[in-house]
Amino acid sequence: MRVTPPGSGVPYTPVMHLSDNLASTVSVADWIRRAPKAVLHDHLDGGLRPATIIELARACGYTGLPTEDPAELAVWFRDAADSGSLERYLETFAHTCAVMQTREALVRVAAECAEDLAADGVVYAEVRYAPEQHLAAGLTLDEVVEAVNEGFREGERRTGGRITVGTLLTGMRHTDRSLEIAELTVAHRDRGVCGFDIAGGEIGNPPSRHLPAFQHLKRNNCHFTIHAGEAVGAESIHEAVQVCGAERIGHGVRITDDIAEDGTLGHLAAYVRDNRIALEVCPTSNLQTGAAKDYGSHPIDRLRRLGFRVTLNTDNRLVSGTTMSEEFQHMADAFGYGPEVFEELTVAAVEAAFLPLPERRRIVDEIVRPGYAALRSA
Ligand SMILES: O=c1[nH]cnc2c1ncn2[C@H]1C[C@H](O)[C@@H](CO)O1
Ligand SMILES: [Zn+2]
Repeated sequence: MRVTPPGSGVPYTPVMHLSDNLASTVSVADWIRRAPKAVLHDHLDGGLRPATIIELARACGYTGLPTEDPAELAVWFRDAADSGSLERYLETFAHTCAVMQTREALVRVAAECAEDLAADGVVYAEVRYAPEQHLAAGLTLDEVVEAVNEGFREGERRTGGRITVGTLLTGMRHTDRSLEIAELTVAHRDRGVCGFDIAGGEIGNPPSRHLPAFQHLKRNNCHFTIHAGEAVGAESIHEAVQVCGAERIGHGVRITDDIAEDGTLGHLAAYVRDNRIALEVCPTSNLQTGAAKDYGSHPIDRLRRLGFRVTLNTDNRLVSGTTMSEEFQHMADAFGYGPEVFEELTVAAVEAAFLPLPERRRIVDEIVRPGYAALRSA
């Protein structure tokens, strides 16, 4: 059976043999890869192809890479990031940002990002990056945004329109350019940019430091999310939601600080759940930074069962050595999730997307629901 999402002109080919009881690892991996997915939390500078990093490093004369073998480089990133600390996890981005300083490099990395996500079955993606980290070779902030947008449009074309990609512009918590990046977001909205984010080391850099940026976004009716509750507990989420006004939370897993063992929610947790504030959960990244111990004890399942609007994400495909399919697989292994739960998580992600409501509905009704229905009936 082939489902053609109206408007895209591209046939969506679902898996033909679905094992609902997850009996066979091979068929499970196969249907997971083909299942339509949406990712809201994926960093452009955390997801480069290793071979591309090496080629770009040669082209720009960057000599700091730990190895010039693509397979070894992939392992190096994952191992270096597997440190138990967010600060050390973030150190690895010096290498990727070093090779993302020219227009050509940014176009290429963005185009490949769209291709890689689409090959993994992602139909909708919001990819974030910090424009201020790509100015070293003389690009302006506007030129950075234009280059990344050009790359994503090129990547969408190469995939025949199988994926739609929007971007989030990230302000870094430890610098003082967040208002400028918020202004950049407003200036480029509706032209490839769909929102704003704050990222970087959480300890010592509360989101309230960037209040002028959030106020500017609010005044201009612009969407934003904030990384919070990853390295710092519920107080960081409280600031992000109640002081800054975040619509979604990057990670947010430490909301469990405000949930009693018997499942009773504190006032903050209840507010987040009851207002349907989406949590952009990234299990593998959380294991690396020490925000969770292992997949089996990761709070995602508990939060989902308690009714939180939970979404599943990659965070950094290269740095965390993952893909959306692998995150699905980890959840299938840890919690026995099958197509019903993955459909729920995917719909939750599209519903929380920084897209106009009719567009969200179109993706859910014409791509996600038919894709999963076809998986089930195959
Ligand atoms: O999970 C994260 N938490 C905080 N900051 C992060 C995370 N993943 C990536 N970053 C940082 C490093 C990147 O250079 C920056 C922009 O994508 O965002
Ligand atoms: Zn992140």
